[in-house]
Amino acid sequence: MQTVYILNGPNLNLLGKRQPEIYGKETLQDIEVACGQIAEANGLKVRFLQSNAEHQLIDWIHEAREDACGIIINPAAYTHTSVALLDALGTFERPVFEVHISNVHKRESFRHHSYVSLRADGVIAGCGAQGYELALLRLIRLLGR
Ligand SMILES: O=C(O)[C@]1(O)C[C@H](CCCOc2ccccc2)[C@@H](O)[C@H](O)C1
Repeated sequence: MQTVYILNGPNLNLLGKRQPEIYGKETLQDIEVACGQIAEANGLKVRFLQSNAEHQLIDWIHEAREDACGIIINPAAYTHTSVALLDALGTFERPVFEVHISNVHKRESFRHHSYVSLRADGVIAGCGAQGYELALLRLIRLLGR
């Protein structure tokens, strides 16, 4: 069964616990459950991961090269800083979707630039936690399922 990697960057482990006015009340576990249901209904598995460490996210992208049909990533703050993450995603040849819970383009100017967007096949921002589900549905469409 094909696997979708859903990767989450720094501080997203606090999702639902802090700043609900920006990031909503859903937790990463809520998002994992919702995405898992969609994936299962379409014959896919989800590997849902979060790390505050850049190197761990990079290692998971390298792991995804072996067995993932696509990557959905919320790089969090590394979005705006990490060439290393962009380079790692550049080694992954199947679809990549970048997700942001908030509309980064309505926030501080430093959030308006994304290194990851240079690789992403699609970018979803400002749709809350549902952005992950929307990215997954787009990936499923691209897989012809
Ligand atoms: O809107 C998004 O999903 C972001 O990727 C979230 C990042 C922040 C992730 C931290 O999430 C928290 C959630 C709850 C409480 C504190 C941080 C931020 O640095 C990006 O510019 C946009």
